[in-house]
Amino acid sequence: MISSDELKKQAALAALEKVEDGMKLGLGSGSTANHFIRGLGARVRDGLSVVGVPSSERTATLARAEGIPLSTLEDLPRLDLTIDGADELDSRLRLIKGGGGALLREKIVAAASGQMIVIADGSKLVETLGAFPLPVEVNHFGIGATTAAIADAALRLEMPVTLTRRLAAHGSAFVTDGGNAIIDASFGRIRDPEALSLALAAIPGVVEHGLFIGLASAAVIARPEGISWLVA
Ligand SMILES: O=C[C@H](O)[C@H](O)[C@H](O)COP(=O)(O)O
Repeated sequence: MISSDELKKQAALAALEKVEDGMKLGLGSGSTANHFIRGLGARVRDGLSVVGVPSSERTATLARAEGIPLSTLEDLPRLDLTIDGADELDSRLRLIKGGGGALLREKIVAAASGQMIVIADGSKLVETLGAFPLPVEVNHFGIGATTAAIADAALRLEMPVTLTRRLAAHGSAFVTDGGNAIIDASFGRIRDPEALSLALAAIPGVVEHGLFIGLASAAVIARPEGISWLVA
């Protein structure tokens, strides 16, 4: 029996083969992206020349420990390729991300990249997005009003919704790298991710949400039977 962590590693290593010398890379966040970063570190130590822009403080720490040269979007506003995990993806390469709270920087990094490859074990590929609650990053100011506005948007879209403010492991409010809060929004099956994306983005107080639409160019999915690629 292959563990889901082993499958994540297989997906990460398959994507690593797409990395070429000289590339400017966006480095994703999460356990699957960590496998990629460790694999990339090994290749850098073997002489590969790349520079990475990390999408979270945790990723930056791991990438530094792996000896991967790092930069920022201020110095490198255009990247060649981002490799990142996802909490869910569908066959049209629409994603839910942000389970680890890194969605804002991940989306900025992905949008600055010519290509984004999603790496995932087979359990992440779903027919309809929404079993995984959608992370919505919100400013602390007016969080009650912002939460009510998210509920109103769901009502207008005729979607049920349960909103939960994310807590950190020790019970205090979760705070993102950008200093914001996360509201996890369970909408049930998201039949129209584009409409939901637009509705959430229009709410003052919503800094970003975890629907990534039109950003991924390919996904590598690892299942016990083998690796498969989805291409946009
Ligand atoms: O904020 C976290 C990121 O969006 C992750 O890429 C996502 O949660 C997937 O994480 P994992 O690879 O650990 O399943």
